[in-house]
Amino acid sequence: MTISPLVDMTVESISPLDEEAMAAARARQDTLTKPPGSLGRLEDLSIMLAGMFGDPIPRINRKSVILAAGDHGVVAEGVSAYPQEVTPQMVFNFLRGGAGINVLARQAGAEIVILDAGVAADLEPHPLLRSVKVAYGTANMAVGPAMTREQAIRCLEIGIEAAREQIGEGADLIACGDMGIGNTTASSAITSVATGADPSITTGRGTGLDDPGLAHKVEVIRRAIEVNKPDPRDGLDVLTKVGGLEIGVLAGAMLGTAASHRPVVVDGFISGAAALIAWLISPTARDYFIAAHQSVEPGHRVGLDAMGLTPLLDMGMRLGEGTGAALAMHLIEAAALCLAEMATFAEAGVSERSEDEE
Ligand SMILES: O=C(O)c1ccc[n+]([C@@H]2O[C@H](COP(=O)([O-])O)[C@@H](O)[C@H]2O)c1
Ligand SMILES: Cc1cc2nc[nH]c2cc1C
Repeated sequence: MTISPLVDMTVESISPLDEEAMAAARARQDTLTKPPGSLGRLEDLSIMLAGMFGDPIPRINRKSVILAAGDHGVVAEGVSAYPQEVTPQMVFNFLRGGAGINVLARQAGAEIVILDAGVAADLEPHPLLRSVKVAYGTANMAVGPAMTREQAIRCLEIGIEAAREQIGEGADLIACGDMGIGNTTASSAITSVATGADPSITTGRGTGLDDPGLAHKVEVIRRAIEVNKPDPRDGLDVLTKVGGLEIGVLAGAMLGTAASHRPVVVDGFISGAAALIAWLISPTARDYFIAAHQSVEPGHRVGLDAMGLTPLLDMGMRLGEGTGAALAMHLIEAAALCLAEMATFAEAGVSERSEDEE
């Protein structure tokens, strides 16, 4: 399917993991000073990283969080516990360095790239803010498509460009984060369409809806899918009809990172929905996704299961912003460092497993 020259070119450059690099990394793991397999999932992760980088000893130098903000017209239906003005207010908090992601990215040594993909208000210019506003929020998906096909393509392109720029500047681990009041409604709709799961299974409380609020949200999502009839095989159509501007940018960033043979750290439910869009557009891109954590939102697991991804952490988190991804960066870096820096049995003069203990 052709989307646009940039998206098509990006999708065409996404290749499967490098099997040779993975075999070399696997072999090296078995020479390191530990019983084989004793570093568990850290070993598996290091081998995946080798496959992504196309390097038996991948090194992570710089890290970036691509944090995209956007508003959602569907908030007119009363689907969030918070008012829409929280989206620009939190963007200011990101710019001042006081949000959860600022703290966790600082701790992880990751840079944050803040993009206004579609906040409904005009934001004051700021040196740290990228104003790439595709629209002043999406339209209400409960009555018609969230955006135009052209807007959805523009979002993908902005994300691809942001990822390419970060990787061009030396980043080799990209995390995705989101901010957008109402975006769990879009994410549940995407997850239901992409996986076929009923909205009652993919919908949660978001920022904190009560029981009647949750029941109403499920009905709004049902209506959005019924009205728009997105084609589940067409990621661009799903993004256009029931997606979000920040979700489109994140899906683009995921495609752009995969095309550059670097890992994408997928944060929580909203990033997971963006990953579903990227996966529908390019099934191979999935090989470059690392699921950071298991969000409290019930639809998150449904989406990750469909893609065959197992999250690294389960911390009971549901903040978004890339916070779970920033935490997972520590583990991903640990995996790469163990593979690169542990001594081998030969180097350290440590005896290998006894022959007769088979
Ligand atoms: O990442 C998650 O798993 C997650 C789960 C629930 C809520 N959020 C955040 O909360 C906001 C959306 O919640 P809501 O209730 O307004 O749809 C948005 O800014 C998200 O980053 C994030
Ligand atoms: C305060 C607040 C911070 C957030 N960060 C991401 N989503 C959010 C939603 C709210 C309401």
